[in-house]
Amino acid sequence: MSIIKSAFRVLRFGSAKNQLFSLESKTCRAFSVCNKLRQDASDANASKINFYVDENKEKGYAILKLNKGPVNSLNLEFLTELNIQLEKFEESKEIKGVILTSSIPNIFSAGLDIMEMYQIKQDRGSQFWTALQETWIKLYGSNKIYIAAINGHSPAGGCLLSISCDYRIMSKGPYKIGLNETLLGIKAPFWFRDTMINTIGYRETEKALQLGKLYSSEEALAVNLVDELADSKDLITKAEEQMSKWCAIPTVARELTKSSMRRDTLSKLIAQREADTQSFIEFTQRDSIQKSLRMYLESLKKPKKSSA
Ligand SMILES: CC/C=C\C/C=C\CCCC/C=C/C(=O)SCCNC(=O)CCNC(=O)[C@H](O)C(C)(C)COP(=O)(O)OP(=O)(O)OC[C@H]1O[C@@H](n2cnc3c(N)ncnc32)[C@H](O)[C@@H]1OP(=O)(O)O
Repeated sequence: MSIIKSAFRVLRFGSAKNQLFSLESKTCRAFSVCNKLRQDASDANASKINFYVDENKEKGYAILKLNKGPVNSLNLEFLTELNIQLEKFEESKEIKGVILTSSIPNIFSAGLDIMEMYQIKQDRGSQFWTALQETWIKLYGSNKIYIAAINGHSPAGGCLLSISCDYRIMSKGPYKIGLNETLLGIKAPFWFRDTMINTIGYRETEKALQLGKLYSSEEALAVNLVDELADSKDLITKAEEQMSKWCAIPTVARELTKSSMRRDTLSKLIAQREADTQSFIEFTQRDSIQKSLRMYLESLKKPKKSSA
């Protein structure tokens, strides 16, 4: 059961009952829009493996490895598949926690697929944004323990995935993590911002978001954007050690505590999902935004300087 649902339970007889049920029904409507997409995604991607799941039911946790080459960019189909998997974890009685990592060397996730924002039709844009909202709500609002084992670069949407987890361990190395949206000429959505504030505090977020700062792993540790660094070869072992520690905490007390810390941030988006999607569509259709995205895409496609 997700944090949102348990919040409804805890407050069932309280004065917030009507407001929360209205939030829940809005959420359910938005989720049902995705049902057809889910079917399409599972049909279309039956032959592709965009992530691996390694479940250790004896120990009570799973490892989810993102595997969508070349850079684990998040497009509609990938997000839809991920949402189905996150739901499976949430419903599992055996799985208490999930280690989220990537099978692609040096890349955790390059964030949102920029092609989902560039010259995109309104329908697709709206489905994409709804799926992304759902991923965040499921991850940030999960009752399970999520530990991010960040094995490489983790900009923008990749950073959002990481900070939606409960604990972050990052590989030592020349990797970057952060919300760099301003460098693409776009503003980080309020729920990206709020998740960042909840992680590193208001002042650091204010600087980081305006500058589009990408932190090195050492810098990320210094501002608590990550909780621990590890040599690449030890990353998963360290994540498993941490998972065992979290799994040993009394479950209901931990879940209620997590829920109480995250409920307000989640409710803010849940109350305005449709308006948030409309803002995304309106914003990304602006000529100035399309121009910025085109320039950014071109800079990504430029031939890389040889290191030799
Ligand atoms: C309600 C809201 C209202 C208003 C808001 C409006 C707008 C919405 C805001 C949305 C917030 C946005 C969040 C995002 O996540 S945007 C994406 C940001 N990501 C990045 O900036 C990362 C870009 N990528 C990189 O920096 C590097 O690729 C990376 C990850 C360091 C890896 O480097 P390297 O190993 O050298 O790999 P390449 O750069 O050669 O990349 C390989 C290949 O992948 C393509 N690619 C990379 N990143 C992306 C991406 N994010 N989307 C799509 N494609 C990507 C790259 O172009 C290369 O392609 P090629 O064809 O040349 O092989």
